[in-house]
Amino acid sequence: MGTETMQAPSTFDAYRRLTAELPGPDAGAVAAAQERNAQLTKPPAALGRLEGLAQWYAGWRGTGRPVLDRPQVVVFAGNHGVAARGVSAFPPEVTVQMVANFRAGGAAINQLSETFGARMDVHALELDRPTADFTEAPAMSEDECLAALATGWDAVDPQADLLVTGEMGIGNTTSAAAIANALFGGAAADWVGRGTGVDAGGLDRKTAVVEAGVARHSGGDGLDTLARLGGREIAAMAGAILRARTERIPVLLDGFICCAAAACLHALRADALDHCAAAHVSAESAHPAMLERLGLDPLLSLGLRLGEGSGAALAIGILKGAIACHSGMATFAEAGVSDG
Ligand SMILES: Cc1cc2ncn([C@H]3O[C@H](COP(=O)(O)O)[C@@H](O)[C@H]3O)c2cc1C
Ligand SMILES: O=C(O)c1cccnc1
Repeated sequence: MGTETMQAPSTFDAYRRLTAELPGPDAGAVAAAQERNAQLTKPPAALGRLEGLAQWYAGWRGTGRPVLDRPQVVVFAGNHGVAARGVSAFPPEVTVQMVANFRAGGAAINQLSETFGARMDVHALELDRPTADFTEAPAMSEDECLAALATGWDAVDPQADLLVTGEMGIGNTTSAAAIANALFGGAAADWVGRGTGVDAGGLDRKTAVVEAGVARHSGGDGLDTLARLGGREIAAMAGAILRARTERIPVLLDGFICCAAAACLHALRADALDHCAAAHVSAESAHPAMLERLGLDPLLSLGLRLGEGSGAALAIGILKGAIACHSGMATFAEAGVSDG
């Protein structure tokens, strides 16, 4: 999209129109990357999934020999009305406390961003104004959801060459489960998990909250579901993921909550996440099912259940490795190696 900054859409319908006209990958760059890959000094397919990853990245960046040196991690924070229902093992004030921790450099995502050379930004979304309890009312009005989407949209650096969206919001695995249940069906119990580590009673309360929310807010498309059952940080992630697509910036998706945000876009258009790769499968019990519904095969399985963008930040290392091999290795001809 050049250097001009694209404004965030200002209505749900404008988002729907934008989603209908998303750019795709550059087929010529994919073909060039495939051709290059076939000449590199290794047995065919010996770099396994790294090869496809590099070609995917090449397609979105529009060059057969890409570099990855400006990754951006953005962490969005929001508070949830349903947190008052005893659905988390931690109190809601942890959200604002963790934002301070992010800003002071003390969280896991700070360490991982630094380790993998990513710029890290933090956006707190109206933490003193939690969303409405979605068992009683839509979590957000359309205008509130649009404001959160725009925060995400504007947070993306158009010069970045990779985006990771992370989140912090006590209660947000309940919101993510409700989104998944509304979009994918099944029973509430299929989509709830332990989050920060709730006990059996907490899990029962979570299930009941998701059941009530989904019963109240059935129908509608991905954007309606995002507003009614989501949270500000979840909407911001959706806005950022969509903006990245318009800028042809590839995205590494994090855990269950990040994927719930992505699922709202997927519901609008089945190929809306073609510029995204699933970084990992988290220990949240419904994350495997969510990934399957999104048609995504995670790169890592490390038992993480943190969020913040942590699993996706780790996968920056995998992607950097894939691209370094693809773009930096010698060809058989260059190295004078016999190509069998
Ligand atoms: C200290 C702390 C740091 C975190 N960083 C991410 N989360 C994660 O846990 C929360 C979701 O779990 P639930 O739905 O059970 O509240 C989110 O904030 C998520 O990012 C954290 C949670 C805590 C307690
Ligand atoms: O899957 C995740 O990202 C996750 C799981 C539990 C708690 N926070 C995040």
